[in-house]
Amino acid sequence: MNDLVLASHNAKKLKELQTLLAPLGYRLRPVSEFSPEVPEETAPSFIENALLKARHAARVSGLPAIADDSGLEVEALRGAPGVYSARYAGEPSDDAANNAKLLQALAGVPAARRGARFVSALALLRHADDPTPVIALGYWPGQILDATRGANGFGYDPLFLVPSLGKTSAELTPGLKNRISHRGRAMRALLKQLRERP
Ligand SMILES: O=c1nc[nH]c2c1ncn2[C@H]1C[C@H](O)[C@@H](COP(=O)(O)OP(=O)(O)OP(=O)(O)O)O1
Ligand SMILES: [Mg+2]
Repeated sequence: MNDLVLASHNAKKLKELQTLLAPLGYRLRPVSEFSPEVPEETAPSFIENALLKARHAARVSGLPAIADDSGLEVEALRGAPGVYSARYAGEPSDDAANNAKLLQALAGVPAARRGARFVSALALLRHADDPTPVIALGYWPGQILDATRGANGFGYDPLFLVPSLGKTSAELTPGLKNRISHRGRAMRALLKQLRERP
């Protein structure tokens, strides 16, 4: 299983996952090589959305496929934007608009009540009808700042403070982000399951 299709149209996400998988000898190919179609992310959970994206990619490619469905859950917003993170400010997805909307939603909320976490759900299917997909979750706790900082990464990275480092996720090198992020953690958990699978 060396060629793996990534069910994502997000180039930054592809880069992160490619870096995580390269040492294991996997080559990640974007689903756009096979089809321009983007399945609607209609499910209420990250896991189900990851599964439906991976299943679609496996179907159009005829190859094993992996998907990440991820998002930001903010305590003061009772878990929003959650599975709606990519389209928080509407469609098409726009990182700057999403960040602006988040700042507005948290206006006046003090630092002590700005806790949040990133969530990543990964789903790996050997083929479109795989009855035993491998699923893994990863979390990354932090805090939402009141202004953006940093230029690395994507999405909500410039607003996401990693308290132990005093830096936003957008101020981290790609290598450090992958070592501690929700996506890095989910990938290590997924690989552990693959190793342990009978
Ligand atoms: O490490 C991250 N750093 C910052 N923001 C992040 C991260 N991880 C997820 N996020 C945000 C971006 C987007 O607003 C949503 C993911 O939405 P999600 O549907 O999984 O990804 P997407 O639409 O960008 O690409 P695709 O579905 O084609 O894989 O959460
Ligand atoms: Mg998406």
